[in-house]
Amino acid sequence: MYHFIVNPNARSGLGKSTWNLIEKELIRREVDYQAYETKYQKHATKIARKITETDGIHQLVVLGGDGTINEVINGIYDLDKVCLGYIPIGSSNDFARGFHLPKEPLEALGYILDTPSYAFMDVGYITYKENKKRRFAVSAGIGFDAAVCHEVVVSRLKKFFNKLGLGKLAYTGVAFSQIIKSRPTTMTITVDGIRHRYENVLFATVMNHPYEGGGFKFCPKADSTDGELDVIIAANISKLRFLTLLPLAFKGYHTFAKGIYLLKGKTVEIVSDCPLPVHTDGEPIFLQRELFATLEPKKLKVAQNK
Ligand SMILES: Nc1ncnc2c1ncn2[C@@H]1O[C@H](COP(=O)(O)OP(=O)(O)OP(=O)(O)O)[C@@H](O)[C@H]1O
Repeated sequence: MYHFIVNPNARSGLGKSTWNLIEKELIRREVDYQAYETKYQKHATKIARKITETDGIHQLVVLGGDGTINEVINGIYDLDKVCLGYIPIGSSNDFARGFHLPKEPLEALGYILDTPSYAFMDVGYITYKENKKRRFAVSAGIGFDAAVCHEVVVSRLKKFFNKLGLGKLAYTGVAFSQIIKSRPTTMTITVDGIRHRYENVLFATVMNHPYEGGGFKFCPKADSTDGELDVIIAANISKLRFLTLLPLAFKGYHTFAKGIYLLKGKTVEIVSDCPLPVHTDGEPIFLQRELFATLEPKKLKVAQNK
């Protein structure tokens, strides 16, 4: 049986209408399914936990954005007892990009029901303050990129742009204001025991997939099945220069620029001189000074387009 976890609110209500379309198709095809609509923040975590704490292998399908994916993977009880399908309808969709999943919902459903090719995905997690833990599928970052996520959540811009079908523009607009406000700081970043110190850091992000922030290919070589995390650090780079690099980052052409550093490893410890916003898959975790990122020992089976 397929368990569909649906965020009706994703992309300002598009979730609900997309689900109606999907459900008609499930009925037409006589698919055995059960649907659960999220009613509030973190509800998807509770739903996923309830389904997966029972015995057996569980087929979960998420209909929502990267935020809902993040909530669901945080609820999964035993990662290797789950097979995850995804119908992307969020505004950033970086998880879907990583697996080349189609945006068209019925086509995406086809990849789950008809042609199941699976990736065995690494699942990252960070620990921070007093051993709090949060998993991530796409990325976890500290500094500018997390500040953008925080601001997008609290401002009304995303709702407004989503209504126009231009959700990504909300991130672009907020990125401009946040870059002006951001205060670069010193960070010590230790990857697999090797210590690096960077001055004037705008942000440091640990990535499982190549894309974050709605299509920025920040770590072009990130491979969510290679058992390692990729790290991008933007340091000692003027704000203006960074802004000119952002369009190049859509194609991953920013990596040769001065001030962009890429690292790779199994464990990443980040210590910032001052507290900065943190995010996992675009979901804010308020101000932190230190975080530790690594991978879960078990992988997650994900339906992909290959
Ligand atoms: N019924 C609901 N009402 C309000 N918020 C909800 C509800 N269900 C889920 N949420 C919250 O919606 C947030 C965003 O969801 P989601 O990521 O699916 O869509 P999105 O923000 O449109 O897409 P993206 O993250 O790709 O930009 C999550 O933080 C989740 O907690």
